[in-house]
Amino acid sequence: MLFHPPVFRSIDALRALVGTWRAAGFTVGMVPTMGALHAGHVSLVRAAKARQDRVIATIFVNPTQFAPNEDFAAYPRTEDSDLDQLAAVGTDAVFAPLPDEMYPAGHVTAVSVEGGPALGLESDFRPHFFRGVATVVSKLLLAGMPDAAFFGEKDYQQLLVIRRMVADLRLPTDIVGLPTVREGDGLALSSRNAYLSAEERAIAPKLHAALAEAAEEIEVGLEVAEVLAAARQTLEKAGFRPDYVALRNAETLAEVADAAAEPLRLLAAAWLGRTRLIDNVAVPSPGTAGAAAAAAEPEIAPAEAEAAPFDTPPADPTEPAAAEAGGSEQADGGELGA
Ligand SMILES: Nc1ncnc2c1ncn2[C@@H]1O[C@H](COP(=O)(O)OP(=O)(O)OP(=O)(O)O)[C@@H](O)[C@H]1O
Ligand SMILES: CC(C)(CO)[C@@H](O)C(=O)[O-]
Ligand code: BAL
Repeated sequence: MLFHPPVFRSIDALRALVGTWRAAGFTVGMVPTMGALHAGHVSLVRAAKARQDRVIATIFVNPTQFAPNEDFAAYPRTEDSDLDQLAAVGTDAVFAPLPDEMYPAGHVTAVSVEGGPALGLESDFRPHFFRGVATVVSKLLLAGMPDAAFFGEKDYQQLLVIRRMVADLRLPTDIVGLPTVREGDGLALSSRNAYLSAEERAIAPKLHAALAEAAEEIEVGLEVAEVLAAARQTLEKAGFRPDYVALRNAETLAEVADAAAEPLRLLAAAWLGRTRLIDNVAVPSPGTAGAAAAAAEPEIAPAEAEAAPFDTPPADPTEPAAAEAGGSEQADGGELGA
């Protein structure tokens, strides 16, 4: 059994530790999480370890990003297994505060990202969400003052909101986005997958499949509104209740004015029973080389089409996300740079 990394419950103790690292000249990375860790989280820690001398993982189920009707109480809390997984990838320290440490009695301060990437999508369905995320992430970054913090593209809008917040507050931390790690059948790893029944788990990969299919259709130039409507219908037929299926500018998350001229991201959130799943994929712009090749070869046999990979894997198998995604898991290609 591996020794667990030291667990810090107070900001003062964490700051003292980081102070000793700074005095020794080490760079510091941070991986914020809500625990219930899986290979997606572990891929972030690996990436952080590859880039920084010392890495702090944080575990905190942040009450302010849950609405009263959401799953704060039910959210899985698995600290022992989390520490095992963090030990296995050489995490140097864990910050796992109690709520009072992050939200002292009488607290009245919050960080709110009012527009830009926070507009629409998740905000339409979880209006409280980004205020809670921005508040807790700014507190975590101020507690650890890392050189870089690592987030998953699975929560794509969250990643862009955090990047905007860090730029606006001029916090001295690079925000690094890393590819989504998926099960072999395409389902994005998520702590909330634990809520799925066996029947729902069998349906769940259809969210990614619908997005991947819609992305291909947009890439070859089909009408975007029709593609999105068809994707929504496919999801409903499979048993989902979609909150949204939307094409957005991949850098700003603004509505797309000209699909051929903008970087594109396709994002969706959908309920399966009592579980809300989110996912997203990159969409190569219509008219790119890939689109032209696909258009020139319309008669791909269905079996081949079905056997196609979910997304291009990272070219370099030694890339941390790809290495972590060994076994039946795989990571989407591409890193959203710092
Ligand atoms: N499949 C994944 N691949 C890569 N990163 C991921 C994956 N799932 C979560 N992350 C990232 O891990 C960090 C912590 O996320 P969090 O603890 O909320 O896990 P989660 O699995 O997304 O949980 P939830 O089910 O609540 O959405 C975030 O930056 C998130 O984007
Ligand atoms: C970024 C985060 C740790 C803030 O609580 C959370 O939203 C998450 O786990 O994605
Ligand atoms: N992974 C995002 C955290 C949340 O949904 O609350």
